[in-house]
Amino acid sequence: MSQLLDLDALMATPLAEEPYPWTLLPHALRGQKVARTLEAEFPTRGFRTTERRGGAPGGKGYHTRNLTLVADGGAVAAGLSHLSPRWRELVAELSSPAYRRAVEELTGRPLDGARLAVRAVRYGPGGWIDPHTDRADKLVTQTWYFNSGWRDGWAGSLRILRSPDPADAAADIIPRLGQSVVLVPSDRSWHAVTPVSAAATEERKTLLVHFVAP
Ligand SMILES: O=C(O)CCC(=O)C(=O)O
Ligand SMILES: [Fe+2]
Repeated sequence: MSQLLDLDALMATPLAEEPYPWTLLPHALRGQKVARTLEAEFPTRGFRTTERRGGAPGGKGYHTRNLTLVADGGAVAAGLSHLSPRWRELVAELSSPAYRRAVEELTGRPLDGARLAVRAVRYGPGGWIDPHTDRADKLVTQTWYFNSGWRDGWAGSLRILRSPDPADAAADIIPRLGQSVVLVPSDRSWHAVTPVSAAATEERKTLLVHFVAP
């Protein structure tokens, strides 16, 4: 049984159909104590800075710091070495058949043979991701957020978009502790992360999971 992920909440949540299949889980972790521990132990070391300017319309620009934990379905030892025991447990739960089944149940997408990818991401002031749909080989994407003290004025929202236009927002999700978003990538699944404000006194902390087509 999952001790950290609330798989019942995952399976009980309906998927929205507009502007594409996605959902917000307000409480995706098993209780406040678990959430607080994972927040306090969010990894701090081993991150690599990734930056690219958006060029053509719809091109993906971003500035984030990434720590890869699972790639191509396999644990990445160098990444895991930076994790607390509780965070290693979380990665083990994400790698479990029970989690995969829960995501299949929620999305209706078969994930047989799909390769798991997991990474922790930190966004400092000015960190952002331009509108994009996620690569075509991604079957399902899930994100979790780890900032209990995030303020609305710091921006850094995950913006669910109706089109590639960054202002065409269907929803803005504040990266507050315990919240999680599931989306089903397609050629319509536009989303972005709005630039974190210079006033932010903490980094935006995200965990990102993809199931990638076999
Ligand atoms: O950090 C987030 O909220 C989403 C990140 C994202 O969309 C991506 O890395 O593809
Ligand atoms: Fe994305």
